[in-house]
Amino acid sequence: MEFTKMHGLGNSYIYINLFKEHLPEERLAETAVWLADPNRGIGSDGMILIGPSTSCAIKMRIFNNDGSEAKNCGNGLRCVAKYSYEHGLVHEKAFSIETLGGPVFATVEVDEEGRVGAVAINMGQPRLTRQAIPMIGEGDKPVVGEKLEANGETVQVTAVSMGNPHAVMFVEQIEKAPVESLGPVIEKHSAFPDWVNAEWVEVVSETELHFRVWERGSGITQACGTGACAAVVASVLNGYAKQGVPVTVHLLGGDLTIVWQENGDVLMRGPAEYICTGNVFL
Ligand SMILES: N[C@@H](CCC[C@H](N)C(=O)O)C(=O)O
Repeated sequence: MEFTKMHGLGNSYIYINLFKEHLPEERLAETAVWLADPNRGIGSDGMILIGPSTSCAIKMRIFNNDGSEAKNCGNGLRCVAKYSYEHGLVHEKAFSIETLGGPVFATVEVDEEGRVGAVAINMGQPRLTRQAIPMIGEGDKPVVGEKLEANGETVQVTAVSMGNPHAVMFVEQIEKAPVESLGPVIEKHSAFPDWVNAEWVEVVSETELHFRVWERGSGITQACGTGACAAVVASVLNGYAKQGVPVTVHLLGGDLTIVWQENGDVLMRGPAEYICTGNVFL
């Protein structure tokens, strides 16, 4: 089976082009786990399928490195957009991508040689009700700074769905964020029936954030695009940033520019890169 390994700010996935390759549905989870294994597979944060869509120009499916399927992936979307444009799966510079979390819209920035540099994705509107996250509890107001007990500590979470669930916590110093110790506890906290991506954010200013993540199903990664979008939305909800004003988010793997637009859509812009292509024996 032919594969392409790509990354967005160091968040790497094995991409399979379903216009060329066939993967049986019942083998998707185990294939994702195997491909992600650095010793027996290729090594990655998971697997992404690029295939035909009946409602959009292209479809993305994302599997974490534990084999679980997620509904969205920001860094993956930028890579899918670059791959699709450069491999002639789409012919326009602006096109829609179907995800299990809903449609999103990509715009690729193309150089004179036809190569895609940065990609902007309109991720749509964040979903903020408990039902949409999902998160247990009453009411349909956004969950902003709600106290949660984790490992004998009290943390304050702001919950945001970007198609997939995020619990954002603010810290004074990003270097002291307890990503490794609390990440797995928050991820599987009983407040989140589908589990959750856990993110820590240090606010530098209204236009600058530091960000660290423990991803649901993959653990610590260099970057999380949907998480960075959730961090900007959470910053606005907590009064640290302004709607309509772009924010630079510093992730371990590099920077993203994100704006929660006045019309409610979240726009993310950043790079997408190839690592290698090859064949694996299924
Ligand atoms: N790395 C991704 C998110 C991948 C899915 C996530 N771990 C989940 O389970 O929801 C991104 O860039 O958004």
